[in-house]
Amino acid sequence: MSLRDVSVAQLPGVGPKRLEAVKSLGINSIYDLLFYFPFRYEDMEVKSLDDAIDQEKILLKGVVASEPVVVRFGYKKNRLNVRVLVENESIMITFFNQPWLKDKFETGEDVAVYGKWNESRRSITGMKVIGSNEEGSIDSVYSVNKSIHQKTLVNLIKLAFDKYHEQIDSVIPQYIVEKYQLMDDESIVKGMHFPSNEIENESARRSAKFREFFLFECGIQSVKANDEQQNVGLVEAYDEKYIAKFNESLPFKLTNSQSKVVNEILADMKSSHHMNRLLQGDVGSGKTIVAVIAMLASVTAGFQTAIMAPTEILAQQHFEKISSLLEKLQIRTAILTGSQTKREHDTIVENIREGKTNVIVGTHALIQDSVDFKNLGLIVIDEQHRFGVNQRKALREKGNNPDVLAMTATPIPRTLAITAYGDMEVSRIDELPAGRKKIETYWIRSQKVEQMYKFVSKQLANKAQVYVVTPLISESEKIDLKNAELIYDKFNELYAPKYNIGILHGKMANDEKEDIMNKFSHQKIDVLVSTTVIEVGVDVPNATVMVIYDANRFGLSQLHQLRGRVGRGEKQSYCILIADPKNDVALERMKILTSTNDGFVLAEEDLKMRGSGDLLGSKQSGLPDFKVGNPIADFNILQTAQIEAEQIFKDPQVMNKPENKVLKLFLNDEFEQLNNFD
Ligand SMILES: Nc1ncnc2c1ncn2[C@@H]1O[C@H](COP(=O)(O)OP(=O)(O)OP(=O)(O)O)[C@@H](O)[C@H]1O
Repeated sequence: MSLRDVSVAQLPGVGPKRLEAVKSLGINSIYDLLFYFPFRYEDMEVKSLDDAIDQEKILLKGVVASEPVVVRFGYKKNRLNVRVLVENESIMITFFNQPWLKDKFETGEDVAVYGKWNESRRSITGMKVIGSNEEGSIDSVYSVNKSIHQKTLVNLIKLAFDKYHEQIDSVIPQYIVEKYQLMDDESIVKGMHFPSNEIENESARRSAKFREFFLFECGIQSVKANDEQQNVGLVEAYDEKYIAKFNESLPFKLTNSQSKVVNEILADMKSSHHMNRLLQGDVGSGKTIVAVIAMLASVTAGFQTAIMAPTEILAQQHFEKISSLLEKLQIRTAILTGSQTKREHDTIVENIREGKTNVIVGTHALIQDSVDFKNLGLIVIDEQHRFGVNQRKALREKGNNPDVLAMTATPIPRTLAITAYGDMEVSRIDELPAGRKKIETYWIRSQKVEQMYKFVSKQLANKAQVYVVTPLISESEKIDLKNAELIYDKFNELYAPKYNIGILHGKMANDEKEDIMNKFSHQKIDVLVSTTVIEVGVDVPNATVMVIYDANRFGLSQLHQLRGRVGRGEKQSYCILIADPKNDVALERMKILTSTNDGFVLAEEDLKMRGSGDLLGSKQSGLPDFKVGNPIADFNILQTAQIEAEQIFKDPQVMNKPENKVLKLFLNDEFEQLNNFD
């Protein structure tokens, strides 16, 4: 029996309550528990006193120089004091409320103490003590929540490991394990949770990363193989002349780059090859019109087409653009979102089902069960990384294997995109429309904010429209809102009633938000103060000034996205970053932003600066989430894993070889479609 089928309830001491607690961490089986790895390790390497930093944790080693003394104070409180000679200096160690640790300090014996260093007192508030006969260890730190403690979780993992370690089968085929000198799964689990030393942990981490990437790549390859096997891609025989005429009727000429990707997309749609394409293009590079052309082509081929956007504001904006372009061609468009009345919803859904509507714009509402298409030919997914694989899959299942065009403005280096989205082909728009001017970006410290007010006054007098963005400062929406409101009041005080000031934030009802956005795009609002709801995709070409408060709180790619809301027309645009960077990295970021407008250059700079970069860890990453591996920092491992997975899937017979048996079983469990390989 696979450990994935063994419940955590099989462990001693696990009743319904504890079971619920581990489930809240997403742990359902013994397998999940064993592979629930620490998210970091405490550095338990012994340091010298010279390296001690005030208020930071450190592990020091020395000789016990005094009898430990326990002093009681207050109600039930006590303090254990002991002196330890470290590098010839007598250091005071204090532990609070752990009197039993007394036994670990024998005068004259070696001891190591982990704790917080106090520089002025030359003392340590102890957190952990390692006696002379014990080995130093690396401490694992797990991500837990209110319902379960670190210690409880560690104990459960220990219990599970002791009881089941012999049943941990290695999923990575042996020849791959040998080729890359990886650990088997049992050793990975041991080395990730309870490493005896740094070397063991390093090796386990490297193997765990490979394992994670390899299984991910197997998933991608299996979807790809499935697609190829079925090969039931739609042939969308679109009307070429009609499309050419439409392109000529546009108020602008497509850039060479746009024409190139349009051709790639249309060629895919026309062939029986199933299209699964990622369209990348920097902010403002004109992805929307490319999507509209593809959608129109699908309609001329007799199909319905849908575009799914991550927010209502974006869906609304797409709808306005698309319907204004297509309705004059007698193409019926509709928008479907979660905030419509039941009556509206029902009518729209019925029209979609009966094929009366050709082009549907929507949010997640499109994937509800109630929505059925008559003949869906092409799906466009905007800001695709904001949707999970399942949501994308659900939309795809609304048709008979429709073509898929996913769009993203996230600058992911090409090699990385191909590896992380191995099942997709990548098209890239790599130039901006002609006539665009470089957005002039300035950085000021908050004490110089008056300069910004003056600048904004001048710009307003020149009929410019201005965005003012305030970040999410805290977890509490209330405080963030207050922050935005304070700034809104300030702008009113300075510029109203001569100019109209508006405010936009996440707490507002959708129709209120829409109303404000409409007013802004029709120039009835001059200054729009907003929290980051404005972030992606909003397109108001007349807005030419972007002011970003507390800019150091945003990541580079997010700042780039925000800045991309201006500079969308031919007028000179400006971005003013207000920030008081507290360290070199933050300072460097401001400098980079003021020096370049190119998203890909920014992404690369970011990588150089941070190793893994801002691209990761934030919702902006545009990359799948991994638990152990980091697709940027560990790119080599990712690439190797991809090559090996590809080899296995090249020929269906390979999967049936005995060396791949465990892997096959594992994947069959994970991806049902793999049953095709039986
Ligand atoms: N070839 C072109 N020449 C001139 N203007 C263009 C061209 N293509 C698109 N535009 C205009 O440029 C603006 C930006 O285009 P669009 O909204 O499609 O950008 P995007 O790539 O979706 O950017 P973002 O990722 O920021 O949403 C729009 O106002 C659009 O009408």
